[in-house]
Amino acid sequence: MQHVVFGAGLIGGYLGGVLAHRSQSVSLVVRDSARERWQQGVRLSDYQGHQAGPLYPRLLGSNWRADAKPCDVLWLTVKCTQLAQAAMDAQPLIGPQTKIFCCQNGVGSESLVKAIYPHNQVRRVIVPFNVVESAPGCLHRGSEGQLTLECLSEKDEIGELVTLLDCALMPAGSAEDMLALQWAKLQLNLGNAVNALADIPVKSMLEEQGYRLILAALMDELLSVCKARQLRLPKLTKVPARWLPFVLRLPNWLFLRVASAMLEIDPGVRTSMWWDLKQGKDSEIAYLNGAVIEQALSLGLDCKVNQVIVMLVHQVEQGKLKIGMSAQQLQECIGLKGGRSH
Ligand SMILES: NC(=O)C1=CN([C@@H]2O[C@H](COP(=O)(O)OP(=O)(O)OC[C@H]3O[C@@H](n4cnc5c(N)ncnc54)[C@H](OP(=O)(O)O)[C@@H]3O)[C@@H](O)[C@H]2O)C=CC1
Ligand SMILES: CC(C)(CO)C(=O)C(=O)O
Repeated sequence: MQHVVFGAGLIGGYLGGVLAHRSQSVSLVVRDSARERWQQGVRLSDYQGHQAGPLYPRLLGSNWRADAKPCDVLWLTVKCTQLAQAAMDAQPLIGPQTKIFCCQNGVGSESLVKAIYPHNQVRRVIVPFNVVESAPGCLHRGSEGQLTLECLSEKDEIGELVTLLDCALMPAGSAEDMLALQWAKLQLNLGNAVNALADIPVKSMLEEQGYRLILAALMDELLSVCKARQLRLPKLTKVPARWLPFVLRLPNWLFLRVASAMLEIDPGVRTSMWWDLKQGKDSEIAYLNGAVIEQALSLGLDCKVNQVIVMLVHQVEQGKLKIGMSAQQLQECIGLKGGRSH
């Protein structure tokens, strides 16, 4: 099988490295800056101490179109905001048999790809773990979770692909109910905006009750949407989805005992939205908290905490607000008292 990872940044670089580690034929379409950093080989590591590399996936820079031909599996690993453009740009790599995998956070971005390639198999992928480039060419998985590929039916042959990906450095699996899984992942990603606005590592954010109260309030709104839509969220963390707001609201002394597993992440981990805002890029907020707002409004449900957070992120994108907000400042913006919005 010929794999191409299109728009390989943190997730695509790690995935491409795993494919090379699993002896697959893989090319990465990368920006020239990444090509320079990675041409001495890509090294993989994870929070459990697994390592591989240097690995040498084929790196295609800005002149990749020169000898492009359709591949068997195309992994689209750009941000949601870049997906439609990337899908159009990738056209020389897509033939009638090419299977396309969309590896984005949030809900709904893959529909753009389906609209552009209605005759191809387009599947969703959930990426639950965090990746950072700890040094040039060193991609590090900082948290747990299995890469989950969409399974289209009971007779689907996705198992073969899962088997070739699945390894200690990147556990992989498949699932049929991707919508519920996307919403379960979205529940966790509601913290991306808070993390980016706070400008601190995820672990430090979770250790502060003030930030956790905001996360809980954001999640309440998502859970109301899921309840109204009768979406049963699968369990992605040790605490079931519907109990997360309750656990997050616990005082520090109890939270640190009850939810110690939630804090088993590298102390330096930041969310992908923090990277976007820090680099002055537009964020994926429309596909994350924005998806909750869209659904809540259509169902007549309250979503004002998510609305305020989206507004604050837009202000940062427009250069009108600086990141580094304390929990108290955020709570004041939201009108949060006693952990609930008023
Ligand atoms: N990073 C993480 O830890 C996690 C990320 N995710 C999700 O995974 C998805 C990918 O995120 P991530 O890997 O962080 O993103 P990155 O920004 O690190 O990687 C995307 C790369 O694709 C490049 N790119 C964009 N458009 C094109 C194009 N048309 N042609 C060639 N290259 C292109 C970008 O370059 P440029 O920036 O110059 O545009 C960038 O280098 C997102 O939806 C994210 O939310 C999920 C879990 C964790
Ligand atoms: C893994 C997680 C939840 C946090 O790093 C993420 O999805 C992101 O950063 O976008």
